[in-house]
Amino acid sequence: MAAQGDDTEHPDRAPLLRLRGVGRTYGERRALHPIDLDLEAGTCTALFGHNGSGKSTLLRIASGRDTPTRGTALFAGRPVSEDDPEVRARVAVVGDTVATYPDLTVREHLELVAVAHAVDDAQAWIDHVLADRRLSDHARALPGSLSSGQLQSLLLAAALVRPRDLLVLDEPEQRLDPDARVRLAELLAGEKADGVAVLLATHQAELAEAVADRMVALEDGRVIAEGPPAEVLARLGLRR
Ligand SMILES: Nc1ncnc2c1ncn2[C@@H]1O[C@H](COP(=O)(O)OP(=O)(O)OP(=O)(O)O)[C@@H](O)[C@H]1O
Repeated sequence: MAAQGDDTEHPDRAPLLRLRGVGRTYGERRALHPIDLDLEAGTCTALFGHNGSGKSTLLRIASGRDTPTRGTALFAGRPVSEDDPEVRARVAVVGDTVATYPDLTVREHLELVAVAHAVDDAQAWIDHVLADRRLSDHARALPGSLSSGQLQSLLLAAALVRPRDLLVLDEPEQRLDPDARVRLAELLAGEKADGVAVLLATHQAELAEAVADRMVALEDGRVIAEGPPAEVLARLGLRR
């Protein structure tokens, strides 16, 4: 993937996220071949590929939840690690599995996140996020009584209730109905407009087309196409 030029003279232009030669093996199995990726504030890159192509592996490395077995992964010039409080403070992650506390309400989940991140005026902000994700009527519900799409909206809400400079999402469209998918695209466009860098894995070409500046297609852990979404989808034979 093309590096974005020499930023040693312009450190302010350095990408927020910089991966260089990042690869991951599990024993003998190579989940991710060496890859370069730069992500700037206010831009979105979408990873696209079949099951097992390496998208989640790359996202886990980019968010500091996993360590590459080769190469370097930097966030704001420092190694990306979830052990780093600055990374935890600035990188929000929406994973591909729903993990909730069965005895905490929707609002209480968001309060936990807001308190952990010392969010000012948390209750008003939580009200805003609940309304934004169409969860206001479920604020007092326990996770066990939510639909799968509402649980996915709660995952998204938990990322929105906290500060973030980088938002990493693993198939955020899953479990959402068509209306909610449209609102997801609007949400991600709003994140970019607010200067957040967005990195997502998706199986939905329309979502990538709507919000991504770049698309990276993966197959068996290798980049097989990259560029503007329309070009990549055309190269994959998914668009004319
Ligand atoms: N912890 C692990 N141990 C061993 N192999 C793993 C592990 N995690 C991922 N893999 C392997 O790495 C490869 C890439 O997996 P990954 O989860 O990154 O794919 P993906 O593109 O996110 O797939 P999906 O669309 O199904 O979520 C797969 O072959 C998978 O079996």
